[in-house]
Amino acid sequence: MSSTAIHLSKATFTLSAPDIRRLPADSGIEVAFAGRSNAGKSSALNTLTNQRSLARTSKTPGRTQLINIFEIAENKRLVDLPGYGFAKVPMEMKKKWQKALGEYLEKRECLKGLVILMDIRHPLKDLDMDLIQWAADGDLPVLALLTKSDKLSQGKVSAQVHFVKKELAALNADIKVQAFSSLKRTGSEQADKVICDWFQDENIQALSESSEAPLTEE
Ligand SMILES: Nc1nc2c(ncn2[C@@H]2O[C@H](COP(=O)(O)OP(=O)(O)OP(=O)(O)O)[C@@H](O)[C@H]2O)c(=O)[nH]1
Ligand SMILES: [Mg+2]
Repeated sequence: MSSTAIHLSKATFTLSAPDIRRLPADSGIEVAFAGRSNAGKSSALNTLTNQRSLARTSKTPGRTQLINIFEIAENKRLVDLPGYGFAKVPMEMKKKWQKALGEYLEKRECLKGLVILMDIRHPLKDLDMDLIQWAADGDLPVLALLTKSDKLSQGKVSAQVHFVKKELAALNADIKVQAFSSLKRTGSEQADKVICDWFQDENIQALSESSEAPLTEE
């Protein structure tokens, strides 16, 4: 492996922001975690970074209300986004997070990959499909993690993965599907590889434009 190898375990908390204006400069590469409230976004982040309490998790949906940034290397960040689709929060609050989420997705140029988390027992709800379709339309690569796979038998897990893959194949986009459990660490190696590849892929491009590029000296 080259010296630019990415290790998600290097993640450190950078900041929490209520809207995109408070985020770090829009440069480098971000990989964001999105999904319905309670889908297991923050738990997956902790599992993938091998840090038990990097991102705050909760039994109560709506825990993550801010955009949380974790730096894993210079100008490479993981992003924990507020969940969507949770009905039981006051309308005003909901509007605010959903605005932050929408703005982040629409305006953030450095967003290079989207991890969409769905409870394996209830995947592909309307809002999930809207988000996946939006990413597909914008050629943004997607990793669909079917979370809490420890809650189903192996046979049912395979059936759900098959079902989701089949549904998403119709979109003809760069979408990978993986069963995942934060509890059992199922699928974490595969997810790690996909995410690191996104950082590395872009890394090649980013390097060729940065001052570190070896060939620009006259
Ligand atoms: N059994 C099981 N429970 C899980 C798993 N991942 C998350 N959970 C539980 O699901 C609940 C929600 O997890 P979070 O990671 O906080 O979910 P979130 O998507 O970040 O939720 P919001 O921040 O509210 O949008 C918690 O009670 C977790 O312990 C898993 O792989 N297996
Ligand atoms: Mg969360």
